[in-house]
Amino acid sequence: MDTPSTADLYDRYGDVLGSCDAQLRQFGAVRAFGGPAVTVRCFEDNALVKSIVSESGEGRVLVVDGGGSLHTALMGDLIAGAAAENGWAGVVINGAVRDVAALRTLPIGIKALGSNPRKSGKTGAGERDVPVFFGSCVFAPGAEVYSDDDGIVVLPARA
Ligand SMILES: O=C([O-])CC(=O)C(=O)O
Repeated sequence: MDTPSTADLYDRYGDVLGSCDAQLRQFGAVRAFGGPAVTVRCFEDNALVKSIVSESGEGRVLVVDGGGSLHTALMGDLIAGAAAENGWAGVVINGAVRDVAALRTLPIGIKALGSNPRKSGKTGAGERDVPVFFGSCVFAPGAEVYSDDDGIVVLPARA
């Protein structure tokens, strides 16, 4: 099934739909993707991200609130490759990635604020399955998230 465009979704749902103001960039080979959100909040530490993408993605979208930090990369080619292999539709990161040249070749949607080659911590600090908020948008676990070249929108679970 084709992913509906974010603009068509906005025209259909109006302001029931959250639309993320943060100007995240495309990093993956798949430019339009969508699915139910799985959420994680972590700051310059990506052990939780790594563990979540090792699970079966079943077409879901992992939304990572990294607090907007561009100081360390929350995902590189190994984590993104695991996410693609395990059936995640995409990963949206309010933070940085690395291995940008390799990410571009992976069959998964990836949006992030920017890039930095510096590694993140690995302590497992952070919280999973909590509502996260960035770009004037709430991403609740289970909400439908759609992303394409225009932006990222969120349809609340019961809209
Ligand atoms: O190990 C890390 O912190 C992330 C990374 O570079 C990768 O996913 O390849």
